[in-house]
Amino acid sequence: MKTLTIAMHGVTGRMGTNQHFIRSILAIMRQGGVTMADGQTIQIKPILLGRSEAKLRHLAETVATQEIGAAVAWSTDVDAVLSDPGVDIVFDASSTQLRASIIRRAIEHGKAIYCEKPIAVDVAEALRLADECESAGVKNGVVQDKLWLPGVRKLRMLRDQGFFGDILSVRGEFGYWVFSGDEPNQATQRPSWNYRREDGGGMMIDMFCHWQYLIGDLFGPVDRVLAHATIDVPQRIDEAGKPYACTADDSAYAMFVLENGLTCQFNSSWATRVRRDDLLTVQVDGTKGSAVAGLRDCWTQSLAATPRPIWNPDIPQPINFYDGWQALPDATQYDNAFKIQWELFLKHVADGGDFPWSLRSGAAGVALACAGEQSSREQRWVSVGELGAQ
Ligand SMILES: NC(=O)C1=CN([C@@H]2O[C@H](COP(=O)(O)OP(=O)(O)OC[C@H]3O[C@@H](n4cnc5c(N)ncnc54)[C@H](OP(=O)(O)O)[C@@H]3O)[C@@H](O)[C@H]2O)C=CC1
Ligand SMILES: O=C1CO[C@H](CO)[C@@H](O)[C@@H]1O
Repeated sequence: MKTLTIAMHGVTGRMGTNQHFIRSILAIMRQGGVTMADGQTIQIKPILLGRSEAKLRHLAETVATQEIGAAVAWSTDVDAVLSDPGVDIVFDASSTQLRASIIRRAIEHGKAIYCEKPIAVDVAEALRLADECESAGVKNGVVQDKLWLPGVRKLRMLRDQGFFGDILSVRGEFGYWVFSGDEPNQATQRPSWNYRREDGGGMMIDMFCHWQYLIGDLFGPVDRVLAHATIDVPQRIDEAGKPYACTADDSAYAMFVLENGLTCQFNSSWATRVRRDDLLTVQVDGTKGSAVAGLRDCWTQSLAATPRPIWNPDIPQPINFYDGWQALPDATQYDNAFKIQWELFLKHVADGGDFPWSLRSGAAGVALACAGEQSSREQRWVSVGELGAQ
């Protein structure tokens, strides 16, 4: 048995608490650790880190006790924990702006590093962080959770089985309505920093990082992007109830052309009302069949089941287009996507198991976001190669 001690910074945030601490780390502890290829078990010991004693104490004592029947360690002395020789892994899910400083302090102390995306808001900094990790020889990884969404796993299975024939195009629709905080009795659902560019916010820096690895994994590397981004809601209300000016894009419309010539269009918006199957849907059209994946489900339509519609607005539409799609059954029990990636990272640290989702690959995500921003600013196609991250 091997025990890995994980310093978790940013654990008091939305992602840190829910996806990483409760649904990944505590869930792994509850299941008794992670089993490695040689049959040994990796046990984990988290130390929660942050600036708010009250929030940390609540998570480490109340929440952990509810979930696993015991409290875990916590501290507000970030430097002391990061330099503690007993700590094996430093994890960061704090605000994007703090990421580089936490990563660098972890490198200095020779820790393995795992962190949320984006790793930085500009490519040069993202590449420097990847370089520094590699020169120091520390194991490193970035969260790329969408790869393990059940809907995405089903799409991957269809691709591997040759269901699509030749893939002709891909269309992603992402987003939902985020209340501005101004509407009576409707609190906003997302932290205000997301709508301030100066605080690391913005649709492209948030979501293009995901689109980069998702498209790369399923369909091939992106060659170039044409994007147009807008600030749809110019003023929102912050956590203190004060109005603030929105300086970050909350919608981004993009075409990605891949190195293999395939076109993927992705619409991403915090100012849209959902009338589709899920908050993210990815439609793949191929010569032999099409599929639409949501977060969990995936629907297919084969060539043989494809309807033959006739354009006639003078009569009610005779075809219910949803009827021609078939939901795929679950092929397995789908665990939480963040937890699956955590288990792979723990194995990578413990026994060198494969982990290609490094800071270098996180930098490629930042590069696509920056290419999108540049395309929108300059109103032109931007090749990802221009940013030097691929
Ligand atoms: N993979 C994914 O699907 C997603 C990833 N993310 C990424 O995760 C990160 C966090 O996002 P999210 O959880 O939504 O953000 P939150 O605003 O909910 O959490 C921010 C965290 O950072 C901490 N923090 C903020 N400012 C400071 C500071 N000055 N000093 C110390 N700690 C600070 C907060 O601590 P405190 O509680 O004390 O304020 C909190 O722990 C972002 O980088 C984001 O891009 C976000 C959403 C989804
Ligand atoms: O991946 C993501 C999914 O959606 C979140 C919001 O709901 C985003 O902030 C995030 O980065």
